[in-house]
Parts: sequence; structure tokens; C-alpha cells
Amino acid sequence: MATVSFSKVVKSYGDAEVIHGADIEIGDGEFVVFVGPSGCGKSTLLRMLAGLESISGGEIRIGDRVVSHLPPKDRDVAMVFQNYALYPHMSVADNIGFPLKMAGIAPAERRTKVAEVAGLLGLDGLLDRHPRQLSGGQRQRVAMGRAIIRQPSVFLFDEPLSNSKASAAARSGSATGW
Ligand SMILES: Nc1ncnc2c1ncn2[C@@H]1O[C@H](COP(=O)(O)OP(=O)(O)OP(=O)(O)O)[C@@H](O)[C@H]1O
Repeated sequence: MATVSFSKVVKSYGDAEVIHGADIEIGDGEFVVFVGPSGCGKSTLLRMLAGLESISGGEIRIGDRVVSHLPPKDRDVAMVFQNYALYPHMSVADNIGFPLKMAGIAPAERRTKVAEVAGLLGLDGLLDRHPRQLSGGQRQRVAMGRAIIRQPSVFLFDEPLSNSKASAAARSGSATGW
């Protein structure tokens, strides 16, 4: 894990300013939950940190690096999206192991790490299934597994509005403790 800092971060979509100079400090290993009404800017904050949205002003740092203008692949951030964004044609094992495959990790090592993460998230026994054969909660845990398997510096979890933000915190908190 690493420190995260937002300094006077502004985000506008066209003429509409949705983040008005955010100053946020998150310590190394700290677990933080953003809670607020629909549309207040929670996802936008996460997406700017992940590099999926540009910032309109200010600066974002991870550790001692200014990352505001780095592409997502150079930030060492993993994100679970509201819709989980699993690959429908791949098994659970292949979904979880996909980031390792992209990193060129050999199949044997991938299998070991996938089994370890699956055990941690209670997905043993489901590794050969496809996403359509899973419950919503199981899909969510597969998405978390895919995010934590490469042990990113920052782990972001954008929880759907229909679920409690507090329970999302408890679940992702135990995952980041790995
Ligand atoms: N690509 C975009 N173009 C224009 N406006 C956008 C865009 N993305 C988000 N917005 C607006 O920015 C504001 C913040 O949206 P955001 O998705 O960050 O809210 P949120 O707090 O995560 O909401 P929810 O809890 O409903 O998911 C909203 O008013 C939204 O309509």
C-alpha cells in the first residue's frame, strides 16, 4: 500500500464543476470509505485516482509520485467497478488470473496464486464456472480477486448504490489485509 493525496483537485464536465477543490490525505495502509448521496462525486474521485478521468485542476500523488497525468497502467492502482466488468467468456480462474497473464507470469505460478486468492475470497470450487453461473456476491468477489491478485499499491472499490457502503468497506477491508 502507499499514501494517497489529493491537493485542491477540481473536476468539471463541460461547464458543470462536480469536484470543487478536494484536499484528501490517505495514509499508508489506511482504509477509507467515501459516503454521500447519489451524484455527489464518489466515483469521479476514484476514477481520477485510477487515471480513468482527467483532472481539471490540482494534483494527485501516490507515494512520492505525482500521478495526475500518468496513464492508468503506470499508477499501480486496481479498481473494482460497479458492474464488476468480468470477462463473460472466461472461467472464474481465468478472470482472476488475467492480470498475471498480462504480466507474463507462467501458468504454474498463476494457478498457485489464483488458488490462494480464491481461498481467501471463498471461491474454491467455483474456479471452472463462468460469470453467468455465479450469484451477484460471487461475481463481486471474482472482481475483487482479479484486482488484488497483483497486489497493487492502491485498491479501489466502487460499490453499487443499491448496496450499503459500510458493508462494502468491511468486505474490501478484509481483502486488502491480504
Ligand atoms: N462523463 C460525464 N459527463 C458529464 N457528467 C458526468 C459524467 N460522469 C459523471 N458525471 C456527473 O458528475 C456527478 C458525479 O458523478 P459520480 O458518478 O462521481 O457520482 P457518485 O457520487 O459516484 O454517484 P452514485 O452514488 O450514484 O454512483 C454527477 O452529477 C454525474 O451526473
